[in-house]
Amino acid sequence: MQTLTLEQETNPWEAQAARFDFAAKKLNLDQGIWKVLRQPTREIIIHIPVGMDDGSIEVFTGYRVQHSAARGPGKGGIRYSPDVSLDEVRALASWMTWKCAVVNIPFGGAKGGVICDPKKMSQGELERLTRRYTAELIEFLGPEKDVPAPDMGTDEQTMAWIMDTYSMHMRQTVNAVVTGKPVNLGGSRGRKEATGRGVSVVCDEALKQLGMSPQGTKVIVQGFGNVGSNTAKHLAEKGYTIIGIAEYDGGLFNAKGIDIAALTAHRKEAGTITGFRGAEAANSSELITQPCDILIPAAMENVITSRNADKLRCRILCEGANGPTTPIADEILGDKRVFIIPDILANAGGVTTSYFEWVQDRMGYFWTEPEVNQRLDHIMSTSFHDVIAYSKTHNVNNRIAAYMLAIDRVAYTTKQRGMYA
Ligand SMILES: NC(=O)C1=CN([C@@H]2O[C@H](COP(=O)(O)OP(=O)(O)OC[C@H]3O[C@@H](n4cnc5c(N)ncnc54)[C@H](O)[C@@H]3O)[C@@H](O)[C@H]2O)C=CC1
Ligand SMILES: O=C(O)CCC(=O)C(=O)O
Repeated sequence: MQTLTLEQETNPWEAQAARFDFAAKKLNLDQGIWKVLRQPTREIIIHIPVGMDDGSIEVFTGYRVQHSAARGPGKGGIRYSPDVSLDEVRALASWMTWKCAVVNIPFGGAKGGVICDPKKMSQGELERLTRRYTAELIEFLGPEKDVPAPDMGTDEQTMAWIMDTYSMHMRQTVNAVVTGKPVNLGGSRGRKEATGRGVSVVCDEALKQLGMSPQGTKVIVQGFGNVGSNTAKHLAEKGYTIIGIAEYDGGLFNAKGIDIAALTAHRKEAGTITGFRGAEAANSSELITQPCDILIPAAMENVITSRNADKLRCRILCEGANGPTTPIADEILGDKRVFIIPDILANAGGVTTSYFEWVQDRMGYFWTEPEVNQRLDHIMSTSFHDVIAYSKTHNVNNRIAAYMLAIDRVAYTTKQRGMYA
């Protein structure tokens, strides 16, 4: 793999491009298609004026990047965070293209982001920001064009505001313009928990692959937001032992297992996981290097780099977050024979249930939660085995196998459509 400087190592776009180039070379990808898929189709930058609660006006910078529409409308979340950058949103948009192709759903890839700190903004400020962001993007969004969803810092309420703003402009209710909405507005049952549920399904499959079982399998999860908390919940329900949870303001450790339902109740009341009596307080950055069977980064990018990869003591690394591991760290973990379940496979449960939501909205008929979950479990386990089979046939690691499988599918459609004429 190409050698990267430290600065490039933690640039998500460079990390994505390094994996893309490596996989494309292995595929012997046509040079022209390579050039087409290496860049996003469209990058939109907007500056969003928002009236703040104190009477001042603030201007926020936002992005929507559409990487590919070869296999269907753009699909991907919107992130509200102070760390958002164009390179990050570019990478996230490309990962959406590959992710949707890995699980074989008819979407391309897109992603959005706004540089802001949602933790420091009121609901009113967030609503005004979201509505103006949506209005600025109105001609680029739509059920057949580009369908946003929640990501870090955004939730069901954000999606409800986007749906309403889009619908006001269209003069009719268009619920299929976003997914991850509240169920009473056309959201899918199961979407809120879907990413974490999907992570638990690929963990099950990895254990079978390695001759292990959930009972006695020790797990550490980084991040207790949507993905982390639901992953922990589903794994605990299946009999895994969650021994550690790392959050930005502190971690928790209990060798006998943390009661996830009790921790969720504590977090709801206290607004933080810290102070929970059912575990010892632990240093978050040290937690991820503690011995465990499965480590699940489910918070953010670049948490596993050349600086700490050699210290990891897990058998399986299952990426709930997007881009938690840098390419250099991949090589180190490869030498340590860590079994990696790459992000574009591991966390695809969210977008898969988003696909179900879009389908249900468009037909106006809604499935029960067991129906949604059964379909999700089937796609996640089938996709896991597709990636493993690809890795064996092509003698590459799981991450490169996932990229190759995805690039192959997107390249095929791009070529068949003649998306360069
Ligand atoms: N929400 C979804 O359906 C999907 C999310 N993802 C990815 O999963 C990751 C997490 O997303 P969500 O759970 O939706 O976001 P979220 O905002 O609900 O949760 C993120 C959590 O990580 C914590 N966190 C932030 N910095 C941290 C640090 N340095 N150490 C430990 N914890 C930290 C936050 O406090 C928060 O609890 C992101 O990479 C996102 O792109 C991927 C697929 C789908
Ligand atoms: O549900 C979706 O459409 C996208 C979720 C997302 O942003 C992701 O998978 O990274």
